Amino acid sequence: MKIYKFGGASVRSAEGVENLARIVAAEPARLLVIVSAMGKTTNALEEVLDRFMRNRSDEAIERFAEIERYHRQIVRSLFADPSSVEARTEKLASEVRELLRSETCREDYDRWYDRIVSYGELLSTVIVSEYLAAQGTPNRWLDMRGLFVTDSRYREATINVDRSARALRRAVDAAPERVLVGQGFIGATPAGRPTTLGREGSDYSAAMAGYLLDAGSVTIWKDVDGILSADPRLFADTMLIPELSYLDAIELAYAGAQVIHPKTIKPLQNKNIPLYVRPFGDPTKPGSVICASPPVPPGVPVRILKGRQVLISIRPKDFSFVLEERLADIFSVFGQYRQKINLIQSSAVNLSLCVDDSRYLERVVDALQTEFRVVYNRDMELLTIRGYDQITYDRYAEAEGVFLVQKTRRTARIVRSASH
Ligand SMILES: Nc1ncnc2c1ncn2[C@@H]1O[C@H](COP(=O)(O)OP(=O)(O)O)[C@@H](O)[C@H]1O
Ligand SMILES: N[C@@H](CC(=O)OP(=O)(O)O)C(=O)O
Repeated sequence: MKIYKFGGASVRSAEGVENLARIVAAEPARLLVIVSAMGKTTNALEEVLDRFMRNRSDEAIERFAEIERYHRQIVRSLFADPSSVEARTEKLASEVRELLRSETCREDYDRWYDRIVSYGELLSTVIVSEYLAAQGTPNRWLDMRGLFVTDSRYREATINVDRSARALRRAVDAAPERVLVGQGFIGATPAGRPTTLGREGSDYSAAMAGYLLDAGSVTIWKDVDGILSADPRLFADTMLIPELSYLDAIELAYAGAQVIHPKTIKPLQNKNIPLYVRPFGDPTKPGSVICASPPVPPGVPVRILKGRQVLISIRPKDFSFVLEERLADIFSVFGQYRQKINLIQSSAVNLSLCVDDSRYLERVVDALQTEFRVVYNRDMELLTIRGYDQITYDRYAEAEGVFLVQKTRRTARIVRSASH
């Protein structure tokens, strides 16, 4: 059994879905295909949700109609006779419209988020599954809301390994088809309430499916040649890294390399399952493999730039040295508001934290301000250089606009102004 994952960029157009179908048809092994929402549908659904939560149902429905049009246009280019697939997508769309019209309490943002935003993946997988069938690849559409059993931490749910393993194995064994198609990013609580696994969580879905099914490998198909030494959208001079250890991959992903979701690697490492990152546009190219074996680091410095950062500086109001005694309190405030911390640096009377700019930041600062003096700089970015050499280090650490530098033997991390 192999797992293939296709992200939003890979299925953003009819050509993308055709390409997916060719790749799937060329693979002889039993295959679970995990698919994300098409293109930027998740962002668009977040916009719908935003209107809905502000009691603007009509605007929410209008926005959703744009999402429907986008999918319809892909369907019409893919199918000579779209009646069967349109019946299924229309059923999903009418469920969303019904939710958007409902007069029930709109208070629990995270729960509503999961209810509504999960439809992006439901729509994409229905289209992919129907198209594969139309192209002569019989397949089974799986509703991952019944197969990834999660806790009820909406928007950031955790998969229950034992229950999901049983459910997924049963579904896979019951299906005679070689190919199965399921959604990335979504699951449900034991009571059947939809959950999502965190933005960009489809890579994680694929990894967990690989883990739960003891897959031979997991392949994520991307719009790049594989794992590169930096994001080609941000840096001009990038190189392919053909092999990477699990550890290096975790560090890269955690530092913010968008190419893999940080939660993806651990499950695969635990069962020694190789992860291939391959170019969707050219399946003849080998891409990169992440596995246990490569003992040597990539050989080139890998740069990861994480934008939308805030540098926070926290001091006790009474100027005592006892910050360390208060660390647990400080971090629990961040935990409470799900505020991710990307870098920590402390001195006698000061704690500096680099965190994602989020909608909860002001609340975190308010909560801390009763006991600490808190100052912060927005519009920062965090540059991580894994496997730095002196030239690369000097180029970035000695540049203008740098606020903080942190160095270990293999990794340099630089917090700098985004408008440096
Ligand atoms: N080190 C890196 N190597 C390759 N791509 C990277 C790297 N860092 C960031 N990226 C970016 O990740 C993108 C692919 O991830 P993403 O857009 O999330 O794909 P998908 O929607 O298929 O999951 C690439 O287009 C590239 O711009
Ligand atoms: N659709 C979800 C999940 C995901 O992983 O998408 P992608 O594979 O396109 O990054 C999101 O955009 O967050």
